[in-house]
Formats: sequence, C-alpha cells, structure tokens
Amino acid sequence: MATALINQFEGIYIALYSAYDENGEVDRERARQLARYYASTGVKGLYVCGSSGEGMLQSVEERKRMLEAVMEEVKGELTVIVHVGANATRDSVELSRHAEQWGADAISAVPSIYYRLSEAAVENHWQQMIDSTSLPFIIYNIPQTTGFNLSLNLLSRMAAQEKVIGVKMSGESTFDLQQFKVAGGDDFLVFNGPDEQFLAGRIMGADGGIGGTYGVMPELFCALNQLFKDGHIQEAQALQTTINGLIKKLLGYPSLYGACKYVLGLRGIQTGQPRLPLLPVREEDHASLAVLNEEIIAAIARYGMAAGGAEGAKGAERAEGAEGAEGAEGAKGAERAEGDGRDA
Ligand SMILES: CC(=O)N[C@H](C=O)[C@@H](O)[C@H](O)[C@H](O)CO
Ligand SMILES: CC(=O)C(=O)O
Repeated sequence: MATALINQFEGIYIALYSAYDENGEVDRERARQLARYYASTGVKGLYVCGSSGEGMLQSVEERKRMLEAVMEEVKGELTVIVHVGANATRDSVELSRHAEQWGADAISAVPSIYYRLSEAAVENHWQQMIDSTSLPFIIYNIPQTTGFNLSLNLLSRMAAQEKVIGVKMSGESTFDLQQFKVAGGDDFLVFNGPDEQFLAGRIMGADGGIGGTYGVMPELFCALNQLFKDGHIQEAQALQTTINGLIKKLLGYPSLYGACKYVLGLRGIQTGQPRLPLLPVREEDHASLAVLNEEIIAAIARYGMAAGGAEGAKGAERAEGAEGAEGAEGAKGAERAEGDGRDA
C-alpha cells in the first residue's frame, strides 16, 4: 500500500506560481494556461499555493480559486498536491476539505507562523487537517521561513499514521533529509526542497523534488532526475552545475518569483507580478531577463538530449522544439507546450 504510494507520488513537482491579472487579482484563465503549460514537460505534478505560489499572501477564497482553475485544467493529467497551510487551523481545515472536494491528490502544510508554537500545538494543527479529509498528507518542513524546526521525534510520530505519506524538506541539510527518510521508513516519501541541491538530496535519499525554480526549467529538472535514476552521476553533476548557474542569476533580482514570472511571460505565459511585499520585477531588469530566458531555453535544448531512455527521447523532441523557439518572442513557448500536449 505505502509502496504503491511511493510509486504514485515520487517525481518532480513544480511549485506553481500563482496567476494574477494586471490588477493583482487571481486570474482563473491565466492559472489554467499556466497549469496547461506544465502538463507536457514531463513533470509528475504541481504543488499549488505553497511558498512560490504565495498561498500565505492570499485569502482562503483566492487559494480556492487558484486550485479550482488548476483542477479544471489538469485533473487526472498531473498529480496535484495542495498547500493548505494557513495561520489559523480552521482556515487550513476549510482548504483541506475544499481540496478533497475538487479531487486533489494530496494536501500539505507548513506549521502556523508568527506565534512561537510548541511542538504539541503544531502537531495538533496538522492533525486537524489530516482528520478533516481522507487525502494523504505531506508535511512541509521549511525551518528558515517558519522558525519551526521539525524534530525527528515529531516526524516519526506523524509518519506512523497511514495518511502521512511524506515530508518536503526545504532546509539545507541533506543529513537531516537522510535522517528523516530513515525515520519515516522506505515507504515514506521525502521531497527535496532546495533546487540548488536537488542531486545531493536525491543521493541522500529523496524520492523527488518540489521546487520554486522548476517552473522556468521543468525539463532540466526532469532530465536531472532521469540522469540520477540511470546512474549517470557525472552528467547529473554537470547538469546541476548548469542549473545552479541559472538559479544564481534568478536569485540576483529583487524577487525570485518576479524574475521567474517575467521569464514565463516571455514565453507567452502571463501570471502578473508577485504580490507585495514580494517586490515586482523592475523595468531595468527586462533586458537581462530576456537574455537569461534564452540561456535557459538553450540549456533545455542541450540537456533535454542528455537524459537516456524513453525520457531522453521525449527530452530530445522537446529540445528541438525549444531550439525552434530560440530567438523568437512571445507566444512561441505556449504554442510549443500546447503542441506537445496534443501529442502526449
Ligand atoms: C526557501 C525556499 O523557498 N525554498 C524553495 C523550496 O523548498 C526552493 O525551491 C527555492 O525557491 C529554490 O531552491 C531557490 O533558492
Ligand atoms: C518550493 C516549494 O515547495 C514551494 O514554493 O512551496
């Protein structure tokens, strides 16, 4: 049973950005377009309204709207994990039930933030969500933003429950990641958080990854994952190095999400600006982001072909598409995604 769940959930998940209109309101149509864009990239699924999805900056109603749009578009095609973490437990419970109603595959949550909570309080917070649906639950451990350090003790207690199928480890320690995998057992899913360390996380026991920068380079993370699976560690290391060069540039802008959303916009996928206090992209950065977008597209073209097997063949096809789009502006990327979608 649990092993089946590992197979069902392992893989690469885009931490989905939220889609807003020009006034900053959640835009259903744009959210559907965004979800559609990823359906043909080879990723396993989407992680909705998490850190990259700005769930913590949205109202309960807005989060519901984002998820509904995603489910309308890719239900059954992509595995959808919904981040339902909120400050008030009752909001998280409401979001959990909504996720189940809309057919999401799993729910996930960070601890409540702002108050310094005891372990018992966080455990109860999560338990209320778990008990409110029949969905699998994935703990989201991100101590550097929440201030809550998930202990091995609490993790072990939680993992003993049937419904608690995994943890997303966004801390930087791959030793912690490995210890959590051991504590959870072979059937317990561990997702790598830091995209810059995806390969390290996989080597230390992660079953996949959920990442905020995957959204602008899903093909690269799929290729990296495949290289690891096939045991091509040196090639994987080279690809992680390439990826990190790109991530480093993205992190150099006033907000990571602003930069990523702008890059997607260059491919015809409009998602608006990030929500304040996250800073919008600056006009003076447009030109360098256009160059960066081309670099990413070129890397996808190169490394799409590096992955072996059936995945590699798919990657190579995609890479050709990407090459065709190189230098072309606007909706080319979206066309490519839609075209692939029809073939898949
Ligand atoms: C702290 C944080 O948000 N981590 C994300 C998820 O774990 C990552 O996906 C990062 O966004 C990414 O690694 C870029 O630093
Ligand atoms: C990275 C991730 O999981 C998130 O943005 O929620």
